Amino acid sequence: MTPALLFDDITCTFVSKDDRSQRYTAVANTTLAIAPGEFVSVVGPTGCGKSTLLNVGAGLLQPSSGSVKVFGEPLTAINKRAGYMFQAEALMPWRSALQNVIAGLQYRGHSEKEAEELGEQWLARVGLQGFGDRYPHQLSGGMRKRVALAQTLILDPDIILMDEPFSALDIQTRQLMENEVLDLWNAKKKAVLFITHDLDEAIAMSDRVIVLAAGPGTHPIGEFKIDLPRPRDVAEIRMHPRFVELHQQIWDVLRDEVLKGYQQQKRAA
Ligand SMILES: Nc1ncnc2c1ncn2[C@@H]1O[C@H](COP(=O)(O)OP(=O)(O)OP(=O)(O)O)[C@@H](O)[C@H]1O
Repeated sequence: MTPALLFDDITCTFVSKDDRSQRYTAVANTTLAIAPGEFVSVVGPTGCGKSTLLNVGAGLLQPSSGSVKVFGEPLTAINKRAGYMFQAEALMPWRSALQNVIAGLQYRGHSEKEAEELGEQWLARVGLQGFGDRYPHQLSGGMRKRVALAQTLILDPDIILMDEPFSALDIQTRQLMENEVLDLWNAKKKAVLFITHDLDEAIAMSDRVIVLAAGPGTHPIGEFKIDLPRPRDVAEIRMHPRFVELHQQIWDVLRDEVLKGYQQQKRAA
């Protein structure tokens, strides 16, 4: 089957802003394929290159070598078949929740009426019925994430790229959001590339977990199929004996890399 998203032998080298002779290879020779409808998480130590890889998949960053294919087509500009959700708040503070949700539709030229109808449906789907006229500062952190989720999914992307979208939330809100994402994903089965620091989150959500090495030159060093039953509740699935087993296996690979990453950060500080 043609992958929804294929990273083919990707290397990303950055030139230092301060000293043009200094180079840093963040990602080296990484190949990774995500099938249509597959939920793949990438875990790795802090600063190893997870966001770099995601930015390459989004078409926001051109790799130094290697190529990206989207449903078999080479990616040469912004990935129009992908929707993104990043860690940072991406809502426009001057727009209401509804106007934020429909921004992409307006940009694509949908009529105002059609966009607003669909926007209301999406607000209801993420549990925000009746909150359409609130502005971002009038919403809680979890609600703002729901608006951002609706804003991404309303465009019906075939690929969803998520970079630690819930890391700023408290644990209860985070688990609610994770379950909501799983429900929405279950209904429409899009390809998801999910970046996280949190191994529990990665296992609870995914079909497959990829472990990246500490940088420089990060690349996959482990790949684990998550054969846990679905539908899942992210809080309950953590008690499943197979979850505990998978956690142990993956942590065995991840632990040394996390320690290396931590040492590097200490040296850099
Ligand atoms: N535009 C850039 N110019 C120079 N170096 C960069 C650039 N973007 C990223 N880097 C470096 O590449 C490495 C990987 O960064 P990246 O943000 O991809 O890591 P990450 O795994 O997502 O980090 P975190 O887990 O902390 O979010 C880091 O050392 C970072 O400093």
